[in-house]
This record gives sequence, C-alpha cells and structure tokens, in this order.
Amino acid sequence: HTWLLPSPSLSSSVSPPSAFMALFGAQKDKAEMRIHENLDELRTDLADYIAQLSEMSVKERGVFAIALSGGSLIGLMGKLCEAPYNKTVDWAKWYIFWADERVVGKSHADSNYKLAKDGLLSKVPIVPSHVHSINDSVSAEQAASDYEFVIRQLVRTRVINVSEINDCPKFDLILLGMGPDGHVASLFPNHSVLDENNEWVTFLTDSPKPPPERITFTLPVINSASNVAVVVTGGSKSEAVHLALDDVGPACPSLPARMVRPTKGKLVWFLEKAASSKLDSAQFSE
Ligand SMILES: O=C(O)[C@H](O)[C@@H](O)[C@H](O)[C@H](O)COP(=O)(O)O
Repeated sequence: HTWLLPSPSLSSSVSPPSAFMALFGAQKDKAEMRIHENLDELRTDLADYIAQLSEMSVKERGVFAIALSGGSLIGLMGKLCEAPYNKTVDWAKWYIFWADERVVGKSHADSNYKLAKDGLLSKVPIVPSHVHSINDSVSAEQAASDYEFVIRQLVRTRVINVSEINDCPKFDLILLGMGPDGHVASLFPNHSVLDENNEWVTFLTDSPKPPPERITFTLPVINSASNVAVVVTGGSKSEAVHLALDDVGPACPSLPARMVRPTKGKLVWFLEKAASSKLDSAQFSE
C-alpha cells in the first residue's frame, strides 16, 4: 500500500489545539508512507525510488549526491546491484556520502563504509574518487571537521547542491534507518547532538549504541536535503514508528526520527508491514 498522509487542506480544516500540533501537523502533511506487505516488495520499491531520483537529479544537475547510513539499509538496497538497475542507473554520476559513520578503520567490521562497499559499491561501476568516506586515522572530532570541509568544497563546486534558505548542503537524497529507540543517523534521543545547529557534521564519543565514537550529519543538513527516505523494517520498531509519525501529543517532541522534517524537500517512509503495525492508521487497514 502507498498513501499520503492527510493533505494540508484536510488538516487545516481542523483547528490545531496547540502550536505543537501545528508543527507536527505540518510534518505529517509532507510525509509519504509506503507500507509493504513483505521485504521483497519493499526492496523493489526502494530500488525503483532511488533509481528514479538518480535519473531526475542527473537530468537536472548532471550528478546525484546520495548519503547512506548503516544497518539493514544497505542490504535493503540490494536490488540496485541486479538487473535492470545495474545497467540502467547512471552510476558514473553518483557521489556517495555517509549520513553517519562509526569512527573505526575502513576495514573494521563496524565500518559503515565497509558495509556499503561490500554490499553495494563494489558491485556497481561507481567512480572510486566519487566515494567520500571519513578520514579513519584521526579523532572523531577531527574526522567530523575534515568531513565537513570535504562537503564544503563539493558544495562550492555544486557537486552537492546548496539550500537557498540556509546555505546548508542540499543532498539529492539522504537515506536513513531508524533504531527501536527512534534514533536516525547517529542522532540519539536526549543527546546534545540533536541541538547542534551550527555545524554540518558533528561528532560524539559517547554513543549509547556501540561503538561509542561516531560522526553524524546534523538535523539542519538532513532537513535541507531535496529528498529524505527513512527505511524501517521489523516489529521491534513499530512503537517508534508510531511515536515518530502519529499525533501523540507532547509525549515525544524530541524523538530524533520525529525531528526529520525536510524544510522544502520530500520525505518518504518505507515501512515493512510489521513496522507499521502500531500506526493509528493501521487499525483501518485490515
Ligand atoms: O550506526 C549504527 O549503529 C547503525 O547504523 C544504526 O544507526 C542503524 O542504522 C539503525 O539502528 C537501524 O538499523 P537496522 O536497520 O539494522 O535496524
């Protein structure tokens, strides 16, 4: 099933009880949910979505700047390595970044770079110099500032587009997973990284999920992207999905996944049915 959440005209006909509701009402209006019966369907839809955005972006800008995350996401993108996508996607125009990375060596089992390289990048003809992973031989703080510098250069040359609103990088697509605690990228609940509004890339050395040292895009960068997709599978995430997307009152204003709210860009949630089971709308779908 694919459907859009209530349109602006629908929700604005009901007067919001508070500024809070208005704020998150606005998010709901912009989010598209794509709920899939099974993983195979989700994988196909995700590959189609990414291939379409790549085509549009290459047509408009000549390049496609995409930011990846870790976790199950890379496996769920697997159909891109198969026909027809492996031949039809214009891989030479892709520029690859990471929305977050663990500060470990590139060959370490925890490395998001290694995960993506083994599962995706080594299987399609990406140009090696277009793959922008972090400097793995410095501290987390230095790695974050080096990565921001690299991104700054590529914004200058418009390999990465720029937001008209705040000068932030405007990635063509940022792909996110979500943990059962509602974290996205390495933005964890109740962590001060959520308040970082000046930097594009920040770091943490006390991640509640190991490994402790990470770099992460900040919320302003995520919310400046042209497209953001949150890809969530498994029943263990259903409560966090509900808290992120439904009108739950002031209960969870700082759930990281709820703070993903592109200012001008488009937001799509790819959900496996089990992950969507606690959404308010799920009660009508049987
Ligand atoms: O850096 C990490 O610890 C992981 O990459 C993490 O951020 C992951 O993306 C989410 O927890 C969702 O992971 P799953 O999709 O595998 O559940």
